[in-house]
Amino acid sequence: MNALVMDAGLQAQAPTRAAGAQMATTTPFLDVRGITVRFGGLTAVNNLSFQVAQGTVHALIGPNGAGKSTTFNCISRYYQPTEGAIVLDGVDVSRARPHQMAGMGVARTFQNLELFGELSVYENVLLGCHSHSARGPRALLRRATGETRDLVDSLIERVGLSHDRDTVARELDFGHQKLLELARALALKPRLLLLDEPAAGLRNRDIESLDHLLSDLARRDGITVLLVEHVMQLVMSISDRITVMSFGEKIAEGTPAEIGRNERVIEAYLGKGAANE
Ligand SMILES: Nc1ncnc2c1ncn2[C@@H]1O[C@H](COP(=O)(O)OP(=O)(O)OP(=O)(O)O)[C@@H](O)[C@H]1O
Repeated sequence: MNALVMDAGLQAQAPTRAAGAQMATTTPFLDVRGITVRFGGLTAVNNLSFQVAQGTVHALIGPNGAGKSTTFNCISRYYQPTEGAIVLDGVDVSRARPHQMAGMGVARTFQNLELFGELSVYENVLLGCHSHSARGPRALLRRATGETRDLVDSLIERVGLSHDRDTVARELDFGHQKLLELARALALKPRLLLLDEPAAGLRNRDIESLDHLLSDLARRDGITVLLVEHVMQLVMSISDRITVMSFGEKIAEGTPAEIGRNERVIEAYLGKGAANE
């Protein structure tokens, strides 16, 4: 393997994780079919297709500006693709509104956080429960049921924030705010979890915990996880499959081992000729 690839952290760490190999025989949980997104004269995503099997971890990677967040925004319905379709568990959701996606079991986190800074960790997660509670957000904050409170505490514990349960969100560092966003997304009891750079700002120890948590969510809870991530150590360790984008197009797809030795991927990250050095 190319030494530069090792430097970039693109080496596969878990070649035995080949759950993605089941893809061909099962109906995909998420089916992105030939989506194109244009912003004026710029084609941010060009005829992109990929499929994600239920209960697997799938990563979307690529250099800056490759079109990853735009793709995410299409799947969570914040952007409308110019062409193509998005099919979730066999249902075409290409025309669904963003708020309808939560009801269909899709939760997401954002590259730039969207938390209630003045509210505590506990309150932020509690508010994440409102889509599956008959009570409105204000009523929920005032008088959550014992069951809801237990759920919130278990989620806070699961992401490792128990010691900060009553800390106001804006006082957490960026990495821990991202974990809080993850807990809040889990409060929706999602079937599909879309994570935009979940490891950004996390220290190595926290990245290891996140690695275990995401693997557990997929393999134990059956949640389908799609993540955009630049921390290759995490991507290579937890992903069943990886889709690589560059300049809006898919340039490679495969297991971490396949991606780690793919010459187009090496070139996209490190420049032409790097694969042969
Ligand atoms: N709302 C927008 N209006 C115009 N251009 C946009 C918009 N959003 C994204 N772009 C452009 O589309 C292209 C793809 O951007 P996108 O944010 O999807 O890439 P990315 O792979 O997520 O990058 P990064 O890793 O830096 O977050 C870029 O050239 C970006 O400048």
